[in-house]
Amino acid sequence: MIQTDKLKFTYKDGPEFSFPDIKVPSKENLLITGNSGVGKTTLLHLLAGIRRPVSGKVEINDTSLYDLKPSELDSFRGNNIGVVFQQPHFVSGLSALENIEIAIKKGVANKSSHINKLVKRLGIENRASYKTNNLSLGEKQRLGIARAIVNKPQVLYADEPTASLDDNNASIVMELLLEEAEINNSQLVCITHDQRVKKYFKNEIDL
Ligand SMILES: Nc1ncnc2c1ncn2[C@@H]1O[C@H](COP(=O)(O)OP(=O)(O)OP(=O)(O)O)[C@@H](O)[C@H]1O
Repeated sequence: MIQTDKLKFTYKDGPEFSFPDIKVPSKENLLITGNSGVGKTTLLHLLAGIRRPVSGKVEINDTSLYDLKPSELDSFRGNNIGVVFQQPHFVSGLSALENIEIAIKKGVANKSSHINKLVKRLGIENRASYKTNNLSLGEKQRLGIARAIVNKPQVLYADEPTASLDDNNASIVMELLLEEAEINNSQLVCITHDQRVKKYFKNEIDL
């Protein structure tokens, strides 16, 4: 369950936002749409615990993110939230595989077999040893998805995952995200202004 209450955010010397309340029951996904500059990425950062709101609440299952201490929030985020960024950044000195390995949480059993299965599902097993600078855009995006889901997060956020993709690749990425969310039992929240993405979601909020 993802729930927000009277979320407000203000950038220093920038715009102020009051976001509509959100309530998405467990096992359901959500699409957040809206024109450029309306605050979609800002809202995603609040929902993911990346930026602290001026006021209001974000609850993921029974945890109220901003009632946690900063260190507790960091660890909650690491264990329960995955984010696929619009432009993913990787540690460029490391291989694709190593970038996933450094994201995996401590104490997971059979780490390498878990990661190997994941890269296979995402079709990047032949690129696992490549340095990330040598990956294509589509491969980087799939690596970004792999890194976001390696810890089977309760919630998976995706920021404009189909931006600049042609129709074919846009459907491949959307189907991959939905499939992975289902396999991991994660709720998928996708932010977009891409009309092609609408058909994949039952719940939508237009900012
Ligand atoms: N760090 C910042 N400081 C000040 N203003 C900012 C900052 N980041 C974003 N903004 C402004 O806040 C507004 C909302 O930005 P945001 O990125 O959330 O919009 P968006 O709906 O995701 O846009 P897009 O679809 O173009 O990515 C924009 O007007 C932007 O210029």
